[in-house]
Order: sequence, then C-alpha cells, then structure tokens
Amino acid sequence: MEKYAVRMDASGIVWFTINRPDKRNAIDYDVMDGLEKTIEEVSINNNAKALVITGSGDQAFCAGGDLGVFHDLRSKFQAYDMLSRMGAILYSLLCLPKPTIALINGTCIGGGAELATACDFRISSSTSKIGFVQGKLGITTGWGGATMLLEKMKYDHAMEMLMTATILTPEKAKQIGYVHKVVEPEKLFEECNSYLVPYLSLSTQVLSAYKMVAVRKWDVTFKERMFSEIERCSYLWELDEHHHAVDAFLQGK
Ligand SMILES: CCCC(=O)SCCNC(=O)CCNC(=O)[C@H](O)C(C)(C)COP(=O)(O)OP(=O)(O)OC[C@H]1O[C@@H](n2cnc3c(N)ncnc32)[C@H](O)[C@@H]1OP(=O)(O)O
Repeated sequence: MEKYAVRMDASGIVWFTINRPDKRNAIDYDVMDGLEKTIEEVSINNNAKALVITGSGDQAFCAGGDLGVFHDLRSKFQAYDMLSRMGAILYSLLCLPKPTIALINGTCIGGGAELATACDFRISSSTSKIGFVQGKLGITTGWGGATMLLEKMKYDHAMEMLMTATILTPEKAKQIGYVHKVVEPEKLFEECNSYLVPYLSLSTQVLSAYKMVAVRKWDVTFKERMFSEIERCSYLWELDEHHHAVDAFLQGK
C-alpha cells in the first residue's frame, strides 16, 4: 500500500492524502518525500490552483512524526537532520504561492498540528482532536510549528496551545482562531470544495500575488527564528526525558 496518494481534480485542486491509517497517518521519511515532491509540483504546475492535505480513514489527520521510526534518532545532530528537513518542507508549504488547506479528518496532534499550521486554512471534522502535544514528550515543536503558529494566531492563544500541550475540540480550536470551519465528518470533502470555490474563481496569478505578500512578511528573520526553534528541539530530543517518554509510548505504558 502506498503511504500517500496525490490526485488533481478537474477544478485544479490537488489532494494529498497521507495513507497510513494503521499508524494514524504518522509522517515517516516516505511521507516526507511525497510532501516535498507534491509541494514542488503544485508550485510549478499552472493547472494546479490549490493544495489540500488530509489523512486517510476517519480516525486521524496525522498523529505527527512516526515515533517508531524517529526514535532511532538519538543525538541532537541526528534529530536536527530530520527536523530541519521537515522544517524546510513545511516552510515551502507555508510559502507555496497557491491557497492551501489542512482538511483535518481526525486526530491532528504533534507534528500533525505543525503540518496543519503550515497550511493557509484549517477545516476540521467535528470529531477531530487537535493539539501540540510535543511538550508531553519532553520536546518542543521541532518542525517550525511554534514560529508559524505565533505568526498566525493571537499570542496568548498560541502560547496556551503550546505551553499546555492540551488537546482541543474543533469547536474550541475554532473559537481561538486556529480552525476556520468545523463540519460534520460526512460533509468534510463537500464543504472543503465549497470553501475553495471563491478562491478558484480568481486567477492563479492573483492568488500567487497575495501569497507573495504574505511570504515577504516571513522574511529572513522569520526563517532564522524557525530554524533556531528546530535547533533547540534537537537539543531537547537528545535528553533522557524525551527518550523515556517515547519508550513509554512504544511499550504501551
Ligand atoms: C517528530 C515531530 C514531533 C512529533 O510529531 S512527536 C509525536 C507526537 N505524536 C504523538 O505523541 C501521538 C502518539 N499517538 C497517540 O497518542 C495515539 O496513538 C493517538 C494518535 C491519539 C491515536 O490513539 P488510538 O486511536 O487509540 O490509536 P492507537 O494509540 O492504538 O494507535 C494506533 C496505531 O498507530 C500507531 N501510532 C499512533 N501514533 C503514532 C505515531 N506518532 N508514530 C508511530 N505510530 C503511531 C500506534 O503505535 C498504533 O500502532 P500499532 O497498532 O500498535 O502497531
């Protein structure tokens, strides 16, 4: 089974689906490859007007990094290689000159919330769970998620999400401005299509021009901040607190 699926529909929406429902759509190196290629293709394909990222099945959008795979990374140098690669992928998603949507079809936690944050808009199923749970594993957001969140949300709401590592209902996430629309699970795709209609009615050049205005806001200083966040997470990654927490998860404690 392919770990991700990509298709472009007749209206120019590219649908990227993480296809690892048995692992709650956790991101491993293959999914990273798929995201990297798709973002690049969408950015250069004139027929691609928008990118929607979602997860397969009705349980999870994305449960973050694959703890089984990434737990092999023990030192801060090993952690930095993986974290900065995914950080670069999310930075290119953030700056993609087309509208992007995280279609949150279920659990969206840890790196899954970082992935969703890199998108322009978040549409969630009413049954999803959303949270930056990294703190519970003794690390911070390691893919640049906090830097992006603080650009996109009010300071106090962003810091509360990050520093409490709590899991929010979609309604609460909407109330604080993280999620833009909450819909019944069976209406998720229909509502996502409707949401995109006004965007698709404008030309790609116009949409790209607006995205470029936003990208200018995220200048070199922003990129530096994002990557120093990643470096700090690599340092925490190496510490026992993190490794013990992941050991406990993998051993089902
Ligand atoms: C590296 C960048 C930063 C990060 O993303 S750190 C990772 C943050 N993510 C997490 O801590 C999520 C850990 N997972 C969970 O808390 C729960 O599995 C979750 C998502 C709430 C779903 O709970 P349930 O629906 O009850 O399902 P479950 O626990 O029985 O899991 C089903 C199978 O999926 C696996 N899974 C879930 N999240 C995973 C992950 N992040 N990496 C690797 N495998 C993961 C889980 O091990 C289980 O697999 P199996 O059936 O035992 O083979």
